[in-house]
Amino acid sequence: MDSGAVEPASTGAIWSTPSVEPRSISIGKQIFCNRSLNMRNITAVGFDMDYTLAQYKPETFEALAYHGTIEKLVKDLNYPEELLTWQFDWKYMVRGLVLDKKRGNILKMDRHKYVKVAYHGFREMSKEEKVAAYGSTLIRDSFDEPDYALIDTLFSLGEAYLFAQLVDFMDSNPAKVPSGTDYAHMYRDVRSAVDLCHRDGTLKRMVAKEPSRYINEDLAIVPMLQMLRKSGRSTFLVTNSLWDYTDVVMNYLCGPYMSDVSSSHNHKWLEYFDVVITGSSKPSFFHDDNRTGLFEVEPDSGKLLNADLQIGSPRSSQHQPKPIHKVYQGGNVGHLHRLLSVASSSQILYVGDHIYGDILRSKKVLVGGLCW
Ligand SMILES: Nc1nc2c(ncn2[C@@H]2O[C@H](COP(=O)(O)O)[C@@H](O)[C@H]2O)c(=O)[nH]1
Ligand SMILES: [Mg+2]
Repeated sequence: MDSGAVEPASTGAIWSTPSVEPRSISIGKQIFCNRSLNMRNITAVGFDMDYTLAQYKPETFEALAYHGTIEKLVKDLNYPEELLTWQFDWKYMVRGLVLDKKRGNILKMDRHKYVKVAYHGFREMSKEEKVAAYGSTLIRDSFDEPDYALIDTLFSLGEAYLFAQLVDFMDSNPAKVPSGTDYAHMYRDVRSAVDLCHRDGTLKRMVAKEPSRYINEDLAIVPMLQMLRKSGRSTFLVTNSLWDYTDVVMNYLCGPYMSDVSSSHNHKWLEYFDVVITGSSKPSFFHDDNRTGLFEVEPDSGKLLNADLQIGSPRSSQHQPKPIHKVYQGGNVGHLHRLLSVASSSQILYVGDHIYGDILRSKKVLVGGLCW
């Protein structure tokens, strides 16, 4: 990093728990479990797309988000041009960390919310500093929004790293940041610049041009979907990404199994799913009180048609055949039930990468019945 920001002391291992013994099974084959599930009750299995079916390569994808964010900070929010020379170490941050926006700190806590490790920017805080900021074992903060941000998705690794760099940069160059800026203000700027990168096509345009550069190929996806369908279960996709991007990513992931890979618009991957819902606005999609309208997406043109009437009311739906169209935008869990002809969320297994972003209303409220 060629800037006023302090070079991180070391990477990766800081936040990780050292393993007691070397693991002989690769991480991709290990199964972690916190509840039991009888698959006999499951009639439909659904997937999130980004970071679930589509495993992005952090060294390219998160780096793209990191550099796109810096460009926006410099061009739109008056941060100094020297930020453009900063580098991203994609191995440094890990999920589970918490950002203290006001103090400019990055925290690792245990499950009792005791702060075990704390860094101010990239400098490790002493025990005394930690106790002064976060109290002793008896008094604990809740470490929730709005003062704290949980790094709970792989999408946030770049913004956490950039926040730490900016904290160091501001400490050593207070005159170089826009006047009136404090740590929390910098966090807000980073967050809104990241958000814009996701919304304005900065990331998605680049991924669409060259998916193999940003997404890991996974030859196990199609056989897994085929196996589920052969077992008599329905399969579905519910993603917050919109149709055009979903089509690019899924074409790439299912591509090696398609006969006509030369056409990026054959939509053949749709044959592995009964229902595809894009632009789903999870987690509210899964909340019973969500009344968002459902649109049908015309795959070739991307045109939206009102779909609510075509799939019928909940009462009449049991007697209606499943609709032949399968790509939708918006809607809610009630629409999903009708499209899949399932009576209850307890028959649905949904596989996602982000429990708060995918199904939880808050840290405390789980969507009724859904297996995750
Ligand atoms: N507007 C924002 N979009 C974001 C952000 N972080 C991720 N994303 C987008 O969400 C979906 C996730 O899709 P899913 O398949 O996991 O449901 C994807 O399109 C991301 O680009 C953000 O900070 N702001
Ligand atoms: Mg996801």
